[in-house]
Amino acid sequence: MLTNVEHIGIAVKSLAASNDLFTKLLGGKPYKAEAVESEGVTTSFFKINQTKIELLEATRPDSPIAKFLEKKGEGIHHLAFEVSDIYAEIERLKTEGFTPLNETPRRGADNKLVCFLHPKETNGVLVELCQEVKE
Ligand SMILES: CC[C@H](C(=O)O)C(=O)SCCNC(=O)CCNC(=O)[C@H](O)C(C)(C)COP(=O)(O)OP(=O)(O)OC[C@H]1O[C@@H](n2cnc3c(N)ncnc32)[C@H](O)[C@@H]1OP(=O)(O)O
Ligand SMILES: [Co+2]
Repeated sequence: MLTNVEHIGIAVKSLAASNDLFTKLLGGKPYKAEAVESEGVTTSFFKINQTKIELLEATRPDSPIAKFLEKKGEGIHHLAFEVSDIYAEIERLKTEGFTPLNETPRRGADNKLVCFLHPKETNGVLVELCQEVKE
């Protein structure tokens, strides 16, 4: 099952500018910066107690973030939920009538396996499932 909100993904034009803004807003610097080539993004993560903010800047014009910024501008891009077994969760959601965008989980940022549900299936909210990768 989905156990908690793992992070809130926010699409931004400039990671540098938004890092400064969120450092002022949250009173602390990001704990990690990480590029995810497969998604055409570079990210930075802030932690507030158990919840994280993931800022995402596009590194390629065909990145989902570039398309989102073009269409909607900066703002909340997705909600990521933590799951303990992403494979089982994909199967469970399929039985509930959802169609995961990627049936095989892929490597995300911050040491996670991830999969996404289309916003059309989830009241307009892009949903990400994240499972911690145990090294
Ligand atoms: C994995 C690394 C990192 C991590 O946490 O580990 C990340 O989070 S990476 C995040 C970036 N990667 C993704 O978002 C992958 C999943 N997203 C997709 O596959 C696409 O973005 C998709 C399928 C959601 C939309 O792609 P499409 O090419 O169809 O874009 P359109 O602009 O044509 O959108 C179609 C339709 O959906 C609406 N839309 C698009 N994105 C969002 C969104 N983030 N939230 C809500 N709605 C969204 C868009 O407005 C269109 O609606 P319409 O009514 O037809 O105008
Ligand atoms: Co994310």
